[in-house]
Amino acid sequence: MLVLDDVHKVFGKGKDKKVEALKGINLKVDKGEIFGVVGFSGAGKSTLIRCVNILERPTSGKVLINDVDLLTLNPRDLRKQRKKIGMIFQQYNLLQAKTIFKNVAMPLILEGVPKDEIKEKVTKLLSFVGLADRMNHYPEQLSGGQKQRVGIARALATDPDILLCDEATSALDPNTTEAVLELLRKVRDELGITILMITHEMNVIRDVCDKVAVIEKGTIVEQGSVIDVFTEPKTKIARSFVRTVLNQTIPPSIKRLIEESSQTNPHGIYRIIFKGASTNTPLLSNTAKKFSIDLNVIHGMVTELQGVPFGNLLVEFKGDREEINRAIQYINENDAVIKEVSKDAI
Ligand SMILES: Nc1ncnc2c1ncn2[C@@H]1O[C@H](COP(=O)(O)OP(=O)(O)OP(=O)(O)O)[C@@H](O)[C@H]1O
Repeated sequence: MLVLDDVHKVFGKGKDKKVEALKGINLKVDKGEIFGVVGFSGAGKSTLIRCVNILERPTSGKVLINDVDLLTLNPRDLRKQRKKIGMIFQQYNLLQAKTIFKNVAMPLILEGVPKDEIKEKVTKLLSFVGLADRMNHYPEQLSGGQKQRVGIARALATDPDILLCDEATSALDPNTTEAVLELLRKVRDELGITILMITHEMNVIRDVCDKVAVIEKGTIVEQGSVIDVFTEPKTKIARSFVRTVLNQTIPPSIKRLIEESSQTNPHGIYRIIFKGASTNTPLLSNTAKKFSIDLNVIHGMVTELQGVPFGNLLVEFKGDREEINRAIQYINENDAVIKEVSKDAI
């Protein structure tokens, strides 16, 4: 388990030069979980991940791995603990003049592991990442996705408990990204390794993470399960990230309708979110039958999040106010989330 407790990082000194990159980060990543941290450029993501393996020493706070605070350790014990943390990078950081085999073997060679053990281990790791037939090739002979697989194999060489991924798929095309994310799921599921990843791509969070935290200006502004944050983002920044992948961008004509509606329409436009079981019930048609109101679906989509069906619709409600209120209560009681859409929330 990885815990960051009130982690601060200040770069530079003096009033004008001081940059507070992290302002009290609290995170808990459970064993065998993939936890994603998403944020815009400059939000503090790289600093955060570098503070986990003390590539960057936090100014204050605690970095606990399986209850051991890395900041209290002497250099020798810290080196030992850091072996439990593997890291992969956006630009792979492979040694160009060494073969794939040597790249993966490097952490073991540095540890003085016997040659036959290294051979067995590296062969196993290259087979795990699907590159058994490439061990004598050089990095330049591989595609980006294959290089990242080598990076993953190398990170796994020291049997880490935790794998840190620094924008691991940002340099890859969508198909290759999907294959690398599939491999990370395999790392979690078959090896039980805890994964902390930072990214600016919300599709990566949607496709592979169990939990997500949104970082803005050095502060975690929202965190929770991917399903919860995607279905009910609470902050403006989380909403904007979610919209980048759930195609919730509201077309201008609908925006105008919402704006007009909030000024003039006494009935209202509502966002209804269905998740899990509620996507399988004909809730809207039941509601229209049960209450004397008209429902007009004006925008929306139905998709899947981590294998769970998820729908997000904008629906205009027309009719008597009391009747609309009863319909809203009915929808709420049937496992869907319903909220009036104000022009501020679009
Ligand atoms: N070594 C450093 N010295 C001074 N300031 C730094 C240093 N490293 C980072 N910063 C500052 O800390 C803040 C957070 O930077 P960081 O690189 O962690 O953000 P990021 O979210 O990873 O951004 P990006 O996605 O662009 O890499 C920025 O204002 C950055 O300029």
